[in-house]
Amino acid sequence: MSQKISIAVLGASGYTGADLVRLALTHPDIEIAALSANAKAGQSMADVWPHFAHVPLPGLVRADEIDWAGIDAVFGCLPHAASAELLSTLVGPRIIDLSADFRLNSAETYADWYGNPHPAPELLPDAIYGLTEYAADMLPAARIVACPGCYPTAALLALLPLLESGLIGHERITINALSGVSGAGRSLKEANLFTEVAEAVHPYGIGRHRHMPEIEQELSKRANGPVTISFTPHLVPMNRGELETITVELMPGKRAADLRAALGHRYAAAPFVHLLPEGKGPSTRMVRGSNHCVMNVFEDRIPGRAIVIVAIDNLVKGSSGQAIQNMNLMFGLPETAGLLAAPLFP
Ligand SMILES: NC(=O)C1=CN([C@@H]2O[C@H](COP(=O)(O)OP(=O)(O)OC[C@H]3O[C@@H](n4cnc5c(N)ncnc54)[C@H](OP(=O)(O)O)[C@@H]3O)[C@@H](O)[C@H]2O)C=CC1
Ligand SMILES: CC(=O)N[C@@H](CCC(=O)OP(=O)(O)O)C(=O)O
Repeated sequence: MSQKISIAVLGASGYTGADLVRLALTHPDIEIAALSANAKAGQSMADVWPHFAHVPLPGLVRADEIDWAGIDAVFGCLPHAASAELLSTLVGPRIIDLSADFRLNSAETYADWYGNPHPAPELLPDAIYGLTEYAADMLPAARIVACPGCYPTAALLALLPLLESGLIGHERITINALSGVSGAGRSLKEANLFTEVAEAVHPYGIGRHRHMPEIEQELSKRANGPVTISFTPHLVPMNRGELETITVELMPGKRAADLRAALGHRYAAAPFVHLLPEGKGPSTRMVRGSNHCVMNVFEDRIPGRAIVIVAIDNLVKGSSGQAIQNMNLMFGLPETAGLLAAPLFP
């Protein structure tokens, strides 16, 4: 590329916005033109983020103060509803939204699960669902890309190949999910205080979490019929990372080894999705700070069932990394540009 892609990051004072900036700083084809905040507008990134204290970056402004001329892509790292309200007013930049606003195909389903009317239902038909490994063909022409939620990213990467190849049943799929606290965003909430979160694991959204309709929508599209899931998220005392343990029912005559073979085949050429060697359990420490996803399949001791385990970093493959992976394909760049940093350990 001769000219860099000029980007704006809306919500750069939040966790996904900051990780997007972190990744953009080492991307060879990105130039950061503008950064926005809401209450923190007027401050510098160094004021808001100690880890950027020595990094030259544009200051935080309100989104309506941004001069959009010459900006090629905007990353929306805003709360749902605020995101679609703001992005729907923009003409010009291609939109990569990390919020939930453009993920569900139906405005009615959105209103039911998010508790507010959809701010821009007329744009829903223009949005593509940006699970990159399944959206590559559609990204080059897309104007609006809805990046999947963090839990759906992990669940869909693990389950889609198994449903597409008819290896598992459409029902009795049980997803037990664990997330680091950054998944809840940077805003102050009593439930996210150190004293509340440390030394404990907290289930939440039990029986009803807004990622259920998203996961079912995308599984059902590709599984040739409706798929239902049971999904229970848990907050665990770590900063970032997400792990899902999924139990599935095998179709008659199928074994865990068939599931492993299907995943290995589907992701053989995928740069960020990895099937681990047989018997090796995925862990969040294998992906921390990186755009990688690791998974594996195990026999359950109950006949006819198998256990699939998948891990990602919620702030990278689960949000900002996948958003850049989508941008790369939208703009004709290599899928991996700026994203090949190895995970951070210890
Ligand atoms: N955290 C995660 O792991 C993931 C998050 N997401 C989604 O990404 C989006 C951002 O999440 P996250 O970074 O965690 O959130 P944060 O709460 O950390 O950050 C929110 C950002 O939005 C700004 N903001 C808040 N309200 C408004 C408003 N009314 N108008 C304009 N700007 C506003 C905030 O500015 P200020 O600081 O000035 O208030 C801040 O910059 C959300 O939709 C979230 O659901 C998706 C996948 C994973
Ligand atoms: C730990 C935690 O609270 N996680 C968030 C999910 C983060 C995410 O992906 O949210 P969006 O769908 O809103 O983008 C939650 O359960 O609401």
